[in-house]
Amino acid sequence: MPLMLYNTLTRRKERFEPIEPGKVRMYVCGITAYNYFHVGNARAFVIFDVVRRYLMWRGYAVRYVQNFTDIDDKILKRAIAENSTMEQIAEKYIAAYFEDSDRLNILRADVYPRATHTIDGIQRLIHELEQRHYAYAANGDVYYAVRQFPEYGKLSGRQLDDMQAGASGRVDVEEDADKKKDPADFALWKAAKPGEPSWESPWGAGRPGWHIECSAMVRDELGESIDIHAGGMDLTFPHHENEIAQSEAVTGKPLARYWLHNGFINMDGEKMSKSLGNFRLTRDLLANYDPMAFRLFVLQAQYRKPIDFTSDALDAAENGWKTLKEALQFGALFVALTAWSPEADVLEQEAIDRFNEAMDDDFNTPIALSVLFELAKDLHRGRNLIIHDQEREIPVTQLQQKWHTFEALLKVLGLEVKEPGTVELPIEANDTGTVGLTDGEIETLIQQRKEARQSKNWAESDRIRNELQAQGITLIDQKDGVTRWHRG
Ligand SMILES: Nc1ncnc2c1ncn2[C@@H]1O[C@H](COP(=O)(O)OP(=O)(O)OP(=O)(O)O)[C@@H](O)[C@H]1O
Ligand SMILES: [Zn+2]
Repeated sequence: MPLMLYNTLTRRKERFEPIEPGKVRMYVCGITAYNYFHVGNARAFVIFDVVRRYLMWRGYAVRYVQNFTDIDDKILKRAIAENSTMEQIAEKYIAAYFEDSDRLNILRADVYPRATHTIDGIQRLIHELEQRHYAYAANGDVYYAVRQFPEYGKLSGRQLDDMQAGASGRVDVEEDADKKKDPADFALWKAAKPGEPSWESPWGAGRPGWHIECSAMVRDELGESIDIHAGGMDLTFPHHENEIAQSEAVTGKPLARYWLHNGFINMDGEKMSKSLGNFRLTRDLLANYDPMAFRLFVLQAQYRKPIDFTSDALDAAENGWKTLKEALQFGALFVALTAWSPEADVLEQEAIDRFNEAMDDDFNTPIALSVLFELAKDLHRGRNLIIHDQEREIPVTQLQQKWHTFEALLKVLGLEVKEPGTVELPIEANDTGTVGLTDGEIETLIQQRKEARQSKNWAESDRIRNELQAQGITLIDQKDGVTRWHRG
């Protein structure tokens, strides 16, 4: 089945076909650097990280660009509140972005362009818009004349006549109203205000509007037409609508083939947002929850559906991750049990097909996860057979294969155990070709430990237990004095 994805532009699921075969150019609107990012923002970054990873898994070379808005009214306001400068505020929250997103195992973008580093590209674009009569200057500001662009509204499905520039709390302030020819026009360039950072330009000193930066950054980093442009649903209007108007008016080409928008994380039925104040910072959440549990929480819903932010749902995700993580760690047990056979590297095609089928259907991660939970269940069962029943007839190679498949698919969703030492036990192949200690060697060590205990040499007894533990061998001292052991 081909990859089908829902395109906001056409309002239907479409077959994914990149402009250049085998290559994907993808742009995601990033943070405005004036605060730590909240879990709603994190959903967008996690989900598009998964889209990217899945495209890579399907063999595409993905070039991934995500911007930082480092000049904005909100940043300036924050700088005043923190008695700092715009640059310092942006630097601080960009550094924090990397800390938090690294913990969430979000792959780093190929480039992180910033508005303040793209001033040339922005001015060039505004100049071209002006030449083509899509833009007009007014008292040091420059506005986009939306009525000049007949397709305005095609992404959001809004009609120009009943449009309110309402989304994202980024409505141009009243003082601009008398400079605009039409209330729906939006600012491309804003005249400098006293004490605010500004750049020289043909229209006087000033700074760029929000929407133009993304149009310029896409063009500078990825070219005139890209494959995927993504962000949260609130960005559909006005931000992405305006990006289309700016870019397509100049290039005459579609800015992006596919427009992907994620649903919100809601708090009590309302969009979590910085402006509304009903948010939970990702870094605060990660003080109590495993970052992978949060990824799981996000992936348990299809990415366009809303998610309610509740502690019950997070606790359930934490439990779910525990199950997956344990199954992942059994890999060490299967390695210890017998040498890794070459067949184990062959992935289990049936599970992969079901996983791919789910992901090909507009990234249906809940179904994809159900495949992973089934694999985890099989791995748990296999492990119990080995440990409790000392069962030797179980198909170890098959379990190894399952584990290998499981690990590979988890990675496609960015679910990985990051702390060192928790996945792989330090087990080395010995000269008999098996891995780790042989049964005979283990029995000998257990006998030595028994003797140490009998002569009350507890230090030696503990040393032997620890040595075995380091090899992945667990000892169980039974009431009858017999010591049983198992690997793992
Ligand atoms: N509650 C949410 N759920 C899912 N995605 C969100 C949510 N809030 C914001 N996003 C997305 O996060 C990304 C960063 O957005 P941005 O920095 O503008 O944050 P914001 O919280 O929406 O700001 P504000 O609340 O001030 O409007 C965007 O793609 C945006 O659509
Ligand atoms: Zn953008």
